[in-house]
Amino acid sequence: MSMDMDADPPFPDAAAPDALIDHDRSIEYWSSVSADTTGMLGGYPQTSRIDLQSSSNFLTKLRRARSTLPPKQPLPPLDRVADCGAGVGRITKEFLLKVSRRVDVVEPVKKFTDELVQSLGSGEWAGDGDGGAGNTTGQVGEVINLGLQDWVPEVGAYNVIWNQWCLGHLTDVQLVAYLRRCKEGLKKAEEGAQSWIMVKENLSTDFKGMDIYDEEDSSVTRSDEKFRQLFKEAGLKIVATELQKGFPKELFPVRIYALKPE
Ligand SMILES: C[S@@+](CC[C@H](N)C(=O)[O-])C[C@H]1O[C@@H](n2cnc3c(N)ncnc32)[C@H](O)[C@@H]1O
Repeated sequence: MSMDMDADPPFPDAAAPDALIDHDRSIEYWSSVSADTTGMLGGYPQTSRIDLQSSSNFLTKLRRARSTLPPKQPLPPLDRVADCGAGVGRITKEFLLKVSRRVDVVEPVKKFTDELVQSLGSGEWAGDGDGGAGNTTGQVGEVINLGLQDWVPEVGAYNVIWNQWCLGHLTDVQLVAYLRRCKEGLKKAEEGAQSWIMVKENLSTDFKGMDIYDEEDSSVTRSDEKFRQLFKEAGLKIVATELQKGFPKELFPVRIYALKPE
């Protein structure tokens, strides 16, 4: 996943750029990257803070809009969430652990999750409990070293399944199948739970609206139209969406989508 638009020109014969995705090649690329925020964010670590702040605000707004609590009363912590394609746990540590009692981590590259587990255990990182959910600092639950094409979420388990800057590693067919499994993995609305699938990804800027293949890490950058089509195919509806503001101009636009079963 290149962050900057100039780094990778669109693949020339891009009829189905996702057909070029090669998982072994992706893993080889990510295994060569440093296990830190700079590695995760393609050399733009300074975007992390604003990204996480916007994500936190987005989730809080979503939860508040569906809560009967008075505006000043803190939201209770969520029960269980998953950070998918989590890398070194940038999102887990700085956001999800502050809003949920338990965060399961799904990430195919073990050196990244080793770094996460080590940093949590060493006390290098201490949650500051300012996540707006009753100052909770949760625990990392399961650490699952799998690609999302192979991960089957436990049925009815999750309040939030967070997918950021990793879905470009799945082909369109894999992504639809994965999103269907995520749909089953959400806590059931009829039991009164707040639950959403979150997708936060770069958007293609190709002038013909094509998805863009990135040879470096063997991923695709999809258009907004393509995402919407795939969500529909998976039986999901968009309940809220926002464009990321405040990123450097040379980066791809980034959009977050909150999804629920149709
Ligand atoms: C750009 S990093 C993003 C990490 C994290 N989501 C964040 O925003 O800090 C992309 C991550 O996707 C992971 N990845 C690669 N192939 C994947 C796959 N098939 N399924 C899930 N994650 C994958 C990489 O190992 C890497 O950790």
